[in-house]
Amino acid sequence: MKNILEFKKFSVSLKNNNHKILNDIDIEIKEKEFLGIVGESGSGKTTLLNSIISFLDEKKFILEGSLTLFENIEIYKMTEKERKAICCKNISMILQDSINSLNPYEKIKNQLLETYIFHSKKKVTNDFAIGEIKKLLLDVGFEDIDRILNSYPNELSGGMRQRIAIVLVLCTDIKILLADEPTTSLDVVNQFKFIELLKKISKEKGLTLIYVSHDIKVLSKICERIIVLKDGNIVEENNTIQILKEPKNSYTKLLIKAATAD
Ligand SMILES: Nc1ncnc2c1ncn2[C@@H]1O[C@H](COP(=O)(O)OP(=O)(O)OP(=O)(O)O)[C@@H](O)[C@H]1O
Repeated sequence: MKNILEFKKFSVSLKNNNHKILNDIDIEIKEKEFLGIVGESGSGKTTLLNSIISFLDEKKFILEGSLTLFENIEIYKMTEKERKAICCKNISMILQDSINSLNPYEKIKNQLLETYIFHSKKKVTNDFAIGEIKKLLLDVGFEDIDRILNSYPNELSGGMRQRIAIVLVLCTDIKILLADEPTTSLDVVNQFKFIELLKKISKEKGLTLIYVSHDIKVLSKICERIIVLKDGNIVEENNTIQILKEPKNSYTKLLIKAATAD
């Protein structure tokens, strides 16, 4: 398998006070891999995802080392416009609550339609696209499709919005999906359903999934490999079975203990 992403000695610091948020990160991520990143609050997980999706503003951060996409595209060697265009087509992110990524003033129908048409390889009519979107909504378990399409994001429950986030991914031709604690706002039943759906969709679409959580137990249900981040440093990395069975680092042991305490 090819490396879809490669961090080499990648560091991120704040320009105003030199505070290092990520320190000398080396990670190779294979195509179609499901990778988990675990660490406590403030360990740098979101910054790692933001660096992949090009959200880091170079006016605010100092970036060192390299981050390479598809083995030959060095993301931060491109202009901001070039890298945003590449990332838009290839990478997507699901957040804790998709209310923050959906436009509050647009009906779900228009948001799905816009994404479907932007990513469509051939020219399609709105009617065709809506037909396809309706099938995708059925695929993720929605029943009252017309009501969903005519709703604004705040008219849906948190669990429904997370499923809409998955439909948005299905409307695209992206290769890498980033998930930043996407089940935090959900109850236990919806967490379980969401994780199962995300796994199924990611497998079927052949996506590379990078899933961030402070809970190693959640990651163990999804990911083949886990990286442990502490204060911006990788302290341990191993396949999921091994890391749970024989954690080497004391911080990893603590995370496992905390996750399995109840
Ligand atoms: N835009 C920013 N400006 C200033 N400091 C920042 C910025 N982004 C991140 N940081 C700092 O970088 C560190 C890591 O933050 P980050 O959000 O990446 O951690 P995290 O592991 O995702 O935390 P959480 O689980 O709470 O979301 C924190 O100390 C945070 O305050």
